[in-house]
Amino acid sequence: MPVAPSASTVLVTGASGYIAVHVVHQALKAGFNVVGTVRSEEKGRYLEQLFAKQYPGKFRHAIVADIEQPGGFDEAVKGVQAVLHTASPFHFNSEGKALDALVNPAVNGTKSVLKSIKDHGTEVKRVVLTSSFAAILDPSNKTPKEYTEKDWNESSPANSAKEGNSQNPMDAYRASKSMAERAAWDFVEQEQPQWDLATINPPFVLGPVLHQVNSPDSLNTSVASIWKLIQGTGKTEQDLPGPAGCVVDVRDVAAAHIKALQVADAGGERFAPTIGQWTWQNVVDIVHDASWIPGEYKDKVPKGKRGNYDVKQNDLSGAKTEKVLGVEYHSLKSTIETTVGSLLEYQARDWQGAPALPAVDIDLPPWIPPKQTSESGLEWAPLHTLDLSRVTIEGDHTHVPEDVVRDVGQAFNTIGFIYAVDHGLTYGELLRQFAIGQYLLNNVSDEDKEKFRARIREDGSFVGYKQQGKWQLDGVLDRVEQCNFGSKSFQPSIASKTFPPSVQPFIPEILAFARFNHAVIYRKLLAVFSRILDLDSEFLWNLSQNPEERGLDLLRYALYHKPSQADDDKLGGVRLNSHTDFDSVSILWSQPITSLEVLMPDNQWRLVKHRPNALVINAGDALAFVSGEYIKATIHRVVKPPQDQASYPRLGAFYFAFFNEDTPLSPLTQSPVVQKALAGRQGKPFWPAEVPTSGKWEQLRVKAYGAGGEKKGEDGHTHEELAGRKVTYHQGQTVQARRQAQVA
Ligand SMILES: O=C(O)CCC(=O)C(=O)O
Ligand SMILES: [Fe+2]
Repeated sequence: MPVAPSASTVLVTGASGYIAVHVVHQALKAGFNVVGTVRSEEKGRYLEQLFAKQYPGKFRHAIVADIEQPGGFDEAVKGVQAVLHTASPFHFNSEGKALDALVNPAVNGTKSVLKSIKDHGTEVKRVVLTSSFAAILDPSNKTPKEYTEKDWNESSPANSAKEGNSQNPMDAYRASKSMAERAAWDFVEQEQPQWDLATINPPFVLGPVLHQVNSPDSLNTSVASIWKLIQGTGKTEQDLPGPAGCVVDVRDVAAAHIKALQVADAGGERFAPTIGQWTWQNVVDIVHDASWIPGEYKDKVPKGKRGNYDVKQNDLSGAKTEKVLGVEYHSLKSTIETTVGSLLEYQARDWQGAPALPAVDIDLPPWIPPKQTSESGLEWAPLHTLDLSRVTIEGDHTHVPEDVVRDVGQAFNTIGFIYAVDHGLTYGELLRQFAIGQYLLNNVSDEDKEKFRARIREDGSFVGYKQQGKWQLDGVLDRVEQCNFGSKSFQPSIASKTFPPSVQPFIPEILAFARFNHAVIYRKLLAVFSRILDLDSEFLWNLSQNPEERGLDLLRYALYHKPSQADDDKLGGVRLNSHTDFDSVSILWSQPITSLEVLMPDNQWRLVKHRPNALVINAGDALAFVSGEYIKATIHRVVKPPQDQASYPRLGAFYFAFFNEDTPLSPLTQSPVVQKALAGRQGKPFWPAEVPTSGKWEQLRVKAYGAGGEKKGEDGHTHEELAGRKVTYHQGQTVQARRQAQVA
């Protein structure tokens, strides 16, 4: 019987630390409710935000400002069934104060927490203490020695007793770990509490970072060693073959903590999770082998002489943790790559906010946003910005302030594109989606992309993979690769057949993103559009509900590869032909490569400037039709980026939202705004023949796109007739011409 049944509540002390955040995460994953103690509100809020979306209502924080204060945990331990005690007192600058500043606080702190648990944690069944290899490794032993959990560091505590405050800080640190753990075992023996104890004794811990780090200077020491390495300020050539100790992945340390709660036999035991000894040469080999780590970092990392060195160093056996707790270790490769990946991702976020909480334990290279262009003289489209937090959903009703209706209405009646900000996703969550997109396009084999291809011509559907070269424009084949998820393709029976096995584990995260786009962003935008048409704010939303049953929404991850010079020249730098979107609303997640151009009311192409974590929103045909074209479906295209971005692949994430498939696309004449828009037609029918539904229109447009059915008209643009209406693929001016014109 598990000692702490799932769904019970566990307390994690020091919950904001590097290891502790992973402990909290895995406790939540295992089904526990978690209370985490932290030192400040700010740290508490960070954690609440980190866990809120995946584990709503399952995590809360409690403040314990000073863990050395006797009775400090009296309140926190009430009502919990287990305690994971990871907090340890931390003191800078203990030089000359080894005993007062390091050893005593560690010992007293441990005792006082255990006393709180004994006196007030009446429901607690088990306590798991985060100890350390430092409590096992005895520096007075001859090196090399293979250690196990049976060993104790005896000499550091003995030195502490002899040397007191003058003990050297490294040895004092080891003494503090050894003595604090010893104090815990002694407490259990003497006090006979109602719970039993297990300890986790990891060596050097690396792996992904989840905790709050606001600058590289505040990284914890172990992770900082990898940061320094990739900055060129860490280990040097000479250090590489030398002993580096034993290592373990932070995810495995966390797993050991959780298993130690669940496995009955873990009570009264110590566990040293580790994959054993390593050298810095192993680390640099992994860094240089990782194709996804950018050259600018690799160039700073010493190379040494590749291979394994037989170093005389102490080893630690991780076998007991595998055997008793059933922990399966991550490889050193995974540990190092995820550490580097995290660090590059934190840097991409400017060390602000939080990373996305991964839902699956599969290593994903981070997406590193390309540098923004510094080319001057680009003509940017002057787009209005909508603050989405001002549109509020309360139950069945969405509230749109009047000035939003006015300003957005104006923007969509003229330019047809806007930015939207404050949508509710963090930048970390967005970077995760781009990392998933990058994986879908870079790490899925060509065979799988072909096998799971979208049936564009046959079914008029984009769902699945679209490889390069499926469209042609003036005889030039496209260089755009896509992976598209349809809202209905998320149904498990369909998803399992529509996407490759390697994509399946990510589908829950992709689905959550799709749902957020639909149920929050699209819903708010539809409320704004409804109000612009002077309809009830839920009017258009009512045409769009249950997308997973009746919808046509597409979530697209696309990768634009660089065409050959000859192809680029032939099309004047156009990489995705000018078009209107055929959906209701397009949500483009802003990305840094400057390529999206909008045809402005003055018939000039202007570029959309990147804004990190903003949305670029435009209306598609379906919304234009139902609004009697009061709302504009604006023509746009994708062109060659400026020279300083020429070498980057362009990754994008797009959500194309539709009315339900059976929605007829006839103008909504109950709207006075639509009536007015139609007045100019002097009775000419909007649809000359049968009114297409949303589904029909999508099918016609998808089949026709890039199939070459269009004809050049007298106006110089190409046109094609679909459902009796003329669709224009506007040619406009070429990119080159516009830039030249602008320089002159
Ligand atoms: O790549 C972009 O920025 C826009 C893509 C686009 O317009 C589309 O896929 O409809
Ligand atoms: Fe588009």
